[in-house]
Amino acid sequence: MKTILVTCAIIQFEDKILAVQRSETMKLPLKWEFAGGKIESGESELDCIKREVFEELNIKIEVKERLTPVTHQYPNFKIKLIPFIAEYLSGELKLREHCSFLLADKDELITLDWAEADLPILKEFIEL
Ligand SMILES: Nc1nc2c([nH]c(=O)n2[C@H]2C[C@H](O)[C@@H](COP(=O)(O)OP(=O)(O)OP(=O)(O)O)O2)c(=O)[nH]1
Repeated sequence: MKTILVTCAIIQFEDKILAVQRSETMKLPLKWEFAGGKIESGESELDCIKREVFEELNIKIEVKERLTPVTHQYPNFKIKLIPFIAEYLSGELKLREHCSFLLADKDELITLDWAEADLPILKEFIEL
């Protein structure tokens, strides 16, 4: 089966981290994730994450660091999820696809019901 390449961003707003919840009509309904999405043909990872965050949340970010990619097999598809740490730069946050968001600290982040592919990413981030 084809592996879908997806970027995601752990976006820091001062001392809080942005988590977003997938809406009921998306795949993996109501799971929490980091904003991001599929890499388009010919697009760089960095262009992808900046584009997806702007499309989904209406904000600009500055990407700081790339963490370790995670390959995960869901029942019906397989993804390679490429995580970045980023900082909020500008814009008013608007949810264009997700049903809710949370600005949380690390302790609160781990209590959410995450998309499974995000769990190793969360662990790496929390241990930084
Ligand atoms: N954006 C994002 N996607 C994630 C994360 N973790 C995770 O398993 N995914 C999955 C959910 C989706 O199946 C895929 C990302 O695709 P997407 O957000 O562009 O699109 P989608 O599946 O909602 O859209 P579509 O296939 O219905 O067009 O990766 C994450 O932290 N962020």
